[in-house]
Amino acid sequence: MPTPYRPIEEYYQLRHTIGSGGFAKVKLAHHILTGEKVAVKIMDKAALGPDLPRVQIEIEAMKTLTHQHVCKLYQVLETDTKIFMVLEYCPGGELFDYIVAKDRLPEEEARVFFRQIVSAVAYIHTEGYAHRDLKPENLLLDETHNLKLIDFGLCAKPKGGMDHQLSTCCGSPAYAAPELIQGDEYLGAEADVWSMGVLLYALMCGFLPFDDDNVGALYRKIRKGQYEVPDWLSPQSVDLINVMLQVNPKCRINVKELLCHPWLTEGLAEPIDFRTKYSNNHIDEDCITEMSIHFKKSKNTMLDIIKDWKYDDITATYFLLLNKKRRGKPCRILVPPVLSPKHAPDT
Ligand SMILES: Cn1cc(Br)cc1C(=O)Nc1[nH]nc2c1CN(C(=O)N[C@H](CN1CCCC1)c1ccccc1)C21CC1
Repeated sequence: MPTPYRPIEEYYQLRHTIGSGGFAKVKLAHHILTGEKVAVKIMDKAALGPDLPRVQIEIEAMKTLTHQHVCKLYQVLETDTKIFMVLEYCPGGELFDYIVAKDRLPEEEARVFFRQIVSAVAYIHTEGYAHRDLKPENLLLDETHNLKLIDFGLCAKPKGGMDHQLSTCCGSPAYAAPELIQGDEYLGAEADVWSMGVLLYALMCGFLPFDDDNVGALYRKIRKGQYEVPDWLSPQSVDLINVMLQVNPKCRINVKELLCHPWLTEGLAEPIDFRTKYSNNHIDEDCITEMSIHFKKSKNTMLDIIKDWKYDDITATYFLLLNKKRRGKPCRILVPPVLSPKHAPDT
């Protein structure tokens, strides 16, 4: 059944579905102007119902967050029935499936991934966001086998900053901090550290530290904070998991200390660098040139339009051209500029 024309198809060729969740599905797509692959998250407003505000929270968060280990948002389109989020395509799929396929990860491989996870979380915390749903399903592998954090629908940007208490109980139970499931007020940053502790345990063990089919029993285990320590874990990794899975959030290691924990910095000269590699105010010259030709604007006008960061087709074309250049491909738009009628060649 041919799909009704959607504004998205003006800019992207939609392909097959690569993921489907409750109120959304994700399709692989090709950006027409650059040929680049993207992932389009399609949400039906009616199906979203009361969850619609979560999408606005996710969009605002992802517009702000530009980091090498956070999945990039390129464009947002909205119709009266749908919201389309055009996001970075990660061909490696979910970290969850990768761990399952390998049973568990050797310590060295877990360390490389965990450095990227801590770097992404430290970055979003400095930007004033707590993710609140950290788990291997929300970490994707890109084409260079590096991790990208996704699903900011449950994230929080506390009004009073990151030391402002939160109260909403959310996220996935097995990864949720004791104070969060207790219903107490909690700090997003501290809850994210707990979830990363569960994540690190899952990476190196291949199973969860706290697990039970009965949610009540699971909550009791989390509040007790007792878990098995398999004999293949090194003393350093056991120490790190121990300081992250402290039931009392005030005894728990914080992100700043995490960045210089000996298990994470093993073999490195300095703490983990969590700063973003992208700078929002430096716009790439080659991209401006290519876009000014295609969109038939002066380079100065093109620069001003890009700097509006409207997350429309201009924003998407800029980021996707930049991606091409970063991957060593020509920084080129594949489609000739549209000739205005008065210049159309005589047929
Ligand atoms: C699974 N898979 C296999 C290959 Br090959 C590529 C992928 C894949 O999903 N790639 C991919 N690239 N970019 C994305 C994805 C998936 N993806 C996602 O956003 N995936 C999430 C996955 N969540 C994890 C827990 C609940 C749902 C999703 C959210 C709503 C509906 C469906 C999927 C994005 C858009 C950011």
